[in-house]
Amino acid sequence: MRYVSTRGTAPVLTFEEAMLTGLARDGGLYVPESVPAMAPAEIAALAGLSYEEAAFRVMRPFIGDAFADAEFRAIIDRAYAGFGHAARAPLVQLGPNHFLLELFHGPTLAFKDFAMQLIGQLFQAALARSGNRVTIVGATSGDTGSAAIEAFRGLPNVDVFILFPEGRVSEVQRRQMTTPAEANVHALAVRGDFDDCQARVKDMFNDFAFRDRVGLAGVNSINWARVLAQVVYYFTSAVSLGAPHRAVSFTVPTGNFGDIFAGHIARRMGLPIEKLVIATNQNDILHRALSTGAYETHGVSPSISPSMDIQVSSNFERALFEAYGRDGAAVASQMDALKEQGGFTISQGALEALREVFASGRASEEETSATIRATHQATGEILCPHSAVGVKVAGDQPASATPMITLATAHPAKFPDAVAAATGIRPPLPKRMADLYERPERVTVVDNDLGALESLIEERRAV
Ligand SMILES: Cc1ncc(COP(=O)(O)O)c(C=O)c1O
Ligand SMILES: N[C@@H](CCOP(=O)(O)O)C(=O)O
Repeated sequence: MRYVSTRGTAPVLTFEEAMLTGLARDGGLYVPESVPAMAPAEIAALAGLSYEEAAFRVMRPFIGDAFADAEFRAIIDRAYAGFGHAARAPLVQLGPNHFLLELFHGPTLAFKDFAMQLIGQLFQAALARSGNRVTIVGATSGDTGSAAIEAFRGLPNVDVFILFPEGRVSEVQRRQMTTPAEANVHALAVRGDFDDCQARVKDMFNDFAFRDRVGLAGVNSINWARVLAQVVYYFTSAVSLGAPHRAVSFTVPTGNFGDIFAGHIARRMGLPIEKLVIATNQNDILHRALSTGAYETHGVSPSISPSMDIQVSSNFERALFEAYGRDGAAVASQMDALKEQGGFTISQGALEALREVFASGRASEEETSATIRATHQATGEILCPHSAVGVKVAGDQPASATPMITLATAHPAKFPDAVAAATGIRPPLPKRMADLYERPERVTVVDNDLGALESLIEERRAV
């Protein structure tokens, strides 16, 4: 299995190389050269398997010879051992034909743990083999950062620097990043928004001298392995509702487009997905882009679903690459326009291709809050605001006999203020992190400045 860049000019890599490389050297994102198919019988055979065994079967074709089967199985087992639910990704019923896929039973209470726990193990195995040391730099709107710090804290051969927008993550998210005491993890509060943080991370990857000096690696969904790990729960949930004999639809709370792109890959592998619905909050660039063809950044506006406060949606580039018939030059020119003019117009052909595979909708702040309240009243389920955006948009879709699965991407206790405002209930943190509010914090506030960030990282990383 080989991986190519969405901008067409970076070296073609193996799975392990793509995982350790992060951003391609032409500024693009790595995608598989071709997507392996799973036959209907292979999909049907996933029924009744453990999450771990299903994960092995779904991901195995993508990793080539990077890991032997026994090693890969052991890695997967270790990755999910710390989850607080035996099913790992349980499905609960919200209505006659509407299901919620709870993805928040991992160590940091968000869907990011599914990929990050796995990547932590994969990096550890690969670095132990090579003896190399890497510096991981990641951008977060709250959940990627805490999941990455949890997965990599204390690991040998890795320093981790997480950039988060100062004052724009929830208190639980911030504390999950600032309270781990391990010397190899560093939480950096950037004076800016998430788009600034993500842009500086990409700038660091494009500064080849810095990149090579520190051995830069990425754990954002820049990293293909992140997307791959997220493909698995589309299969397990769809199969539990009757796939491949019955099609299902998914609604996905979306920001950086990694999670829904994983759903798209599941469909390309053969999973019968009828609709894949992008659900955005008021930062609705993706919904606007699909509706009008104009991908235009309007600046991030803070919301009660802060992890989705994103305008420059990194993985949309992967979808564009496909929509433009894998024309790297076309993607590169659109990405240049985004950087220089803050937007671009999607060609009519590419727009039609995107509309064939994705639907979209948005939820306002009031609609999000009302959905948390109404869902709680009707079902007893307490949604986090991101999941509520999904449930609202799923409810806006035309009636269909196909079951709809909405992804519940975070635990409500990560966003207690928004939940309490909607329901009057302050969801408690699970017992294992009940003292989070008492633990001492360690954070460095930094300007949104590439030079300042690079100097700080060079100074702090262990050599
Ligand atoms: C809780 C939560 N929901 C939804 C999203 C959006 O996911 P994606 O960025 O993969 O579109 C994020 C951030 O990524 C998140 O943290
Ligand atoms: N919502 C994310 C934003 C980063 O997304 P990623 O999937 O590219 O890591 C977060 O919680 O940080």
